[in-house]
Amino acid sequence: MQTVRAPATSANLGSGFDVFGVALDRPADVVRVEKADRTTIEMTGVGSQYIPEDPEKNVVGAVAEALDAPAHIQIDKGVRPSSGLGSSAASSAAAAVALNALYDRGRSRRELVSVAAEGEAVVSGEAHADNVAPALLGGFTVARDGAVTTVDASIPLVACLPEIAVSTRDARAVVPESASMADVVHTVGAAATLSVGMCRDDPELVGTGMDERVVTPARADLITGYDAVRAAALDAGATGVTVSGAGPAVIAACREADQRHVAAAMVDAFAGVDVDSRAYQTRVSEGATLY
Ligand SMILES: Nc1ncnc2c1ncn2[C@@H]1O[C@H](COP(=O)(O)OP(=O)(O)O)[C@@H](O)[C@H]1O
Ligand SMILES: N[C@@H](CCOP(=O)(O)O)C(=O)O
Repeated sequence: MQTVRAPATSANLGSGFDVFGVALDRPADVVRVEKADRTTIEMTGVGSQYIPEDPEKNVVGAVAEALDAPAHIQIDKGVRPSSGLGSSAASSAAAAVALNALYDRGRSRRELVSVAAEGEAVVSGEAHADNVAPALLGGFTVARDGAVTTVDASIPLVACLPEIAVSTRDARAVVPESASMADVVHTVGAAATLSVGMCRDDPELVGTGMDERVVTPARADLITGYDAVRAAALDAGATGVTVSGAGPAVIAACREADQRHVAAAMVDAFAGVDVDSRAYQTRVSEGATLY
């Protein structure tokens, strides 16, 4: 038997649509695997009642197939599905590490990124690596053209998850097909600023670099209360606020000293529009851990 904990992740960070991702220190999924003749899946934990146990429909089924590693797979969900916090990626990454160890496949963490991305294709139709890369490798990750660059950053973050469901598939449908040159230039500047901020562990630069004008406004419209939550977080000291992944979670960068205030302000602002939410006071952290 092998057991792996894989963390929630936040993709995009505004300016890095489909490219940037960070591992969060909480919440996380825990996956246990045992060798079997065919793959079976058992789900427990947050939102597990909504996730299919059929290996054809659960992301870990595709991961087991990609590694030719049939197993009984128990998934204890800590990351709520359809959260914008890389729920499916946490399971995919944990299963990839666990099955690689169980069957002694000898794949490196970097090699497992494309394996875990096969799981993402099951739910979003495309094999995105922007969540599975940080879930496997930890830190801040830049995933493009099949290559991944990582930075071991440690930035305080608040991830506020409202009781609203937004599926990644639906949120991709609202992404505009084109952008003006002015918006492209703005996004490049923001992405570069954010990357420098990660290299320097500077929450001010990271927050400033979250600003993005093309994808984020379209997705913010799917999140009840987004503008009020963003304004409240900035008022409480957040250095930047954006949609986490495809939403509905909203992520704020901040200094350590402001983290509690930012978390409270975001929950209160969602409550102001009659939406219950939960704030995770978290930070950029490690990737999947094999026990
Ligand atoms: N092991 C799994 N964990 C989470 N979601 C899964 C899993 N397997 C399949 N899914 C499906 O994936 C979808 C959630 O994925 P996604 O929208 O990408 O979530 P998130 O935004 O948190 O990353 C749901 O439809 C869920 O049923
Ligand atoms: N780049 C993807 C990331 C989706 O992240 P998730 O946590 O919502 O699954 C996108 O923006 O569609």
